Amino acid sequence: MDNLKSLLLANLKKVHYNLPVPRLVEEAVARGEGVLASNGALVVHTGKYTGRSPNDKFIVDEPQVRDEIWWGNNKPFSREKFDALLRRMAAYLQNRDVFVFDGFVCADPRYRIPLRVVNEYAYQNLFSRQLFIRAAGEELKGFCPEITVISAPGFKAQPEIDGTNSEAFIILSFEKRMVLIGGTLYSGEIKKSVFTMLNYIMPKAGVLSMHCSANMGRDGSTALFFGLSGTGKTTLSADPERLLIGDDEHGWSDEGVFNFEGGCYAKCINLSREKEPQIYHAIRFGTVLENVVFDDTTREPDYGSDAITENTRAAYPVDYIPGAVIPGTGGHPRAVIFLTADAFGVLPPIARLSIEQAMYYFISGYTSKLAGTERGVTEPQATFSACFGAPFLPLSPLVYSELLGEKIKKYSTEVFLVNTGWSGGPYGVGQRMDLNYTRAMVRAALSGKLSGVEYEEDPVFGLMIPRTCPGVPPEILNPRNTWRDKRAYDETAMKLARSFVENFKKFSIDWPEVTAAGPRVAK
Ligand SMILES: Nc1ncnc2c1ncn2[C@@H]1O[C@H](COP(=O)(O)OP(=O)(O)O)[C@@H](O)[C@H]1O
Ligand SMILES: C=C(OP(=O)(O)O)C(=O)O
Ligand SMILES: [Mn+2]
Repeated sequence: MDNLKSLLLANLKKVHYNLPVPRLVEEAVARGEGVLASNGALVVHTGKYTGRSPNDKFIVDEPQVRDEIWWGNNKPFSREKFDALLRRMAAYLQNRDVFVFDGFVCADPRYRIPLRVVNEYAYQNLFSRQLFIRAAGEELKGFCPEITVISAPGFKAQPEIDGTNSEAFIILSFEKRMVLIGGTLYSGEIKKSVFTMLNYIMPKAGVLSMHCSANMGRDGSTALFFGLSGTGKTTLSADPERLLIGDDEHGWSDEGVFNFEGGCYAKCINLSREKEPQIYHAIRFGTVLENVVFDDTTREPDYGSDAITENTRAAYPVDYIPGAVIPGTGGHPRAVIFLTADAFGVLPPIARLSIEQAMYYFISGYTSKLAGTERGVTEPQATFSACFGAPFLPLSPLVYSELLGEKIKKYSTEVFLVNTGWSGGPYGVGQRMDLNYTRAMVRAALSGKLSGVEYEEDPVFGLMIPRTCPGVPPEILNPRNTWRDKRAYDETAMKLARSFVENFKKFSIDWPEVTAAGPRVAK
């Protein structure tokens, strides 16, 4: 553990190195970080921060990276402040125990990167162990981390001294390949900051990094599901009829797709055994349950309760899902699905996209932020989140969209847009799309059952909507039919179309067909 000193971490009390799952659970319980639920999972409460805190995230402004960073989307932090903050964190950690996870990210051995996570909390080290890729056998011989995360939630920054926005901070240095996290116990920050790091590193290796889940049919054909938090990546990729590759972050190289991670981070609000059996059964010993309410006497989790937050979470290794593909790699995707949670309820539940439309909708990234996933978001909030993952993009969306465009062309990948948001009216009036219908539509799309059917074109969005789909009542396929007040539908659709056009002006794209593939609004 000598190289912890190179991180300035010295005079530590005890370094718990790569403890196995049961030891981490014991440590977490003994330290009062959490308790066991009746299903064996470790339940923890993360306090004030129960979702990501985008205002507290920064990228170090370093000469090597300065000109590449999409500063319109990221906030700069000075090098000096970064070094000073690391020294202050190191001082804080003196005479404290730390937990170290050494493992990897990127399931394809060609792209694998050694990762180290240093945690103040045993439970966050368990989270890291379950979420990233665990080393097997001799793989740690001569281990030298290329990405390092230090998470000390008990260290609260002082903005006047540290230059942070608040007591919480997530600061990424691409030159040092380091992430500093403090003040917040929400584990999502750990995984999403590593994702941000990979979104910087991967395109340089010619790999498209993607905020998507991935699964595989029994015939080996793979599918990707892009979507911002809460739109259904984890839920829809866990399908008993298909094999899970990963639920959140993947790379697409010249060889195919691969999971960045080795675990899943599922939302568990209103989780039911009937609707989401695979996720339900993955919650067991070794799983971390964040902010789930439980009965004091029986320790039964109450997934229906949002008393702490709507963003309740379960973290478990991919192999807790039956039939998961390990290592998490697959061939070039046959189909790509863009998940959008449309809070206006005007986009169709499923539509087929041309290449130009795929580019347009990918760059636009229209969807909603759902309650609880980010601090301050308490109801669905319409947003344009480029590449369906703007909070995690250090580089211009055009870098990722150009790579996607090349790949879907080269591999003749089919692209669909799926609205997992509202139907029959906007949020507050309509209903969230029935999960069983969404599943039926996704299965139809992935099994080619939407190839032979008749389509109609949406007059505003130009989207091709199937008139029929196995397992789905045809009257819900065209969203206008589901609104009682057709005029309200037309007005809302036009309003959304205009905001698409307005948003797209931000990007200068020298592919006129892409701009033309957007909604048609009257001048
Ligand atoms: N039609 C639907 N499609 C997908 N998810 C739905 C749908 N209706 C409700 N949900 C719920 O929305 C949430 C989707 O979250 P999740 O799959 O974790 O999203 P992500 O992985 O993209 O962050 C789950 O709680 C799921 O039960
Ligand atoms: C963990 C998060 O994302 P996702 O819901 O996409 O897993 C998050 O946004 O904090
Ligand atoms: Mn997810």
